[in-house]
Amino acid sequence: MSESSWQRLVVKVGTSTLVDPAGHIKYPVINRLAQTLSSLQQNGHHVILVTSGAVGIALEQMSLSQRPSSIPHQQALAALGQGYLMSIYNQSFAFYHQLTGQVLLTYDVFDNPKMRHNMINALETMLAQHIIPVINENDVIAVDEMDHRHSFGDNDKLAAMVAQEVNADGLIVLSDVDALYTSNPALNADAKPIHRVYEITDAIRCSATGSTSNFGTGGMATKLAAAEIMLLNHSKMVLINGDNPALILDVVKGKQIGTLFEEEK
Ligand SMILES: Nc1ncnc2c1ncn2[C@@H]1O[C@H](COP(=O)(O)OP(=O)(O)O)[C@@H](O)[C@H]1O
Ligand SMILES: N[C@@H](CCC(=O)OP(=O)(O)O)C(=O)O
Repeated sequence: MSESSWQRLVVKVGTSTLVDPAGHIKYPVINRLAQTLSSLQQNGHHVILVTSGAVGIALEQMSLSQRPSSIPHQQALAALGQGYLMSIYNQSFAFYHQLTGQVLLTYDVFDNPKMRHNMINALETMLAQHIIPVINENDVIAVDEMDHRHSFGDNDKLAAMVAQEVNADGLIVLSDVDALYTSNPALNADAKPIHRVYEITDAIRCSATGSTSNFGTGGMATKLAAAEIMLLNHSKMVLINGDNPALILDVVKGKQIGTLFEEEK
């Protein structure tokens, strides 16, 4: 894999990378993420960040130890946390003289040709102007109804769909695990890392379960769904541990870390 094969990339960061198990915001990680993405952008790459964390961050602001079950309470937390999340990103990126712009999306945007076209125009214009789009689902209004789907439910799939729309060379997913394992490593000490996946088989699907981290939502199952979208588009996805965002630079250089999901050539 050569450096040019990551010319345009989408990076997805999960709540478990941004908030520690005790619920505290990991400011140094966010700072290193900003430094890494700024340096890529300033070296000619097109970079899009898809970030979770609005609800996770709001839990700390409100001194709550777990997500409330009521949807309106989750919407209110998303509204509170998204503003704070963006203020942390704005400050972190500003330190590296990097402009960012907030983009909040719902499932409808991908369903409606006009809205989809508008989204692509906005993203392309930001990239052309060296602005890093910082995308999250618009959780304040993306609530599924009986007869209409507004919500992605997880940002892994959203990130893969964005990557597809902008013809990205690949998606890098940052999480709290080093790789995809043969089973959930938090539950099975004998789980082994899988470094290369060519297709999402039933066996791979069976290895992945939901989240056992305190604040993540989708677990590995939604990351596999994202990888499947990337593979269907003859693109690639790499899953790495988000604790050291500088690893993104290694991935872009073609170093084999984490789990690479790519078709066999
Ligand atoms: N086969 C597997 N390999 C690695 N992690 C797994 C696997 N199955 C389930 N998981 C769980 O998925 C979690 C990561 O997903 P999640 O908590 O949603 O993180 P994020 O916030 O990064 O999206 C891991 O912490 C782990 O508990
Ligand atoms: N849009 C939500 C993200 C929820 C989500 O998918 O979280 P994660 O499993 O950590 O990627 C938020 O910002 O809280």
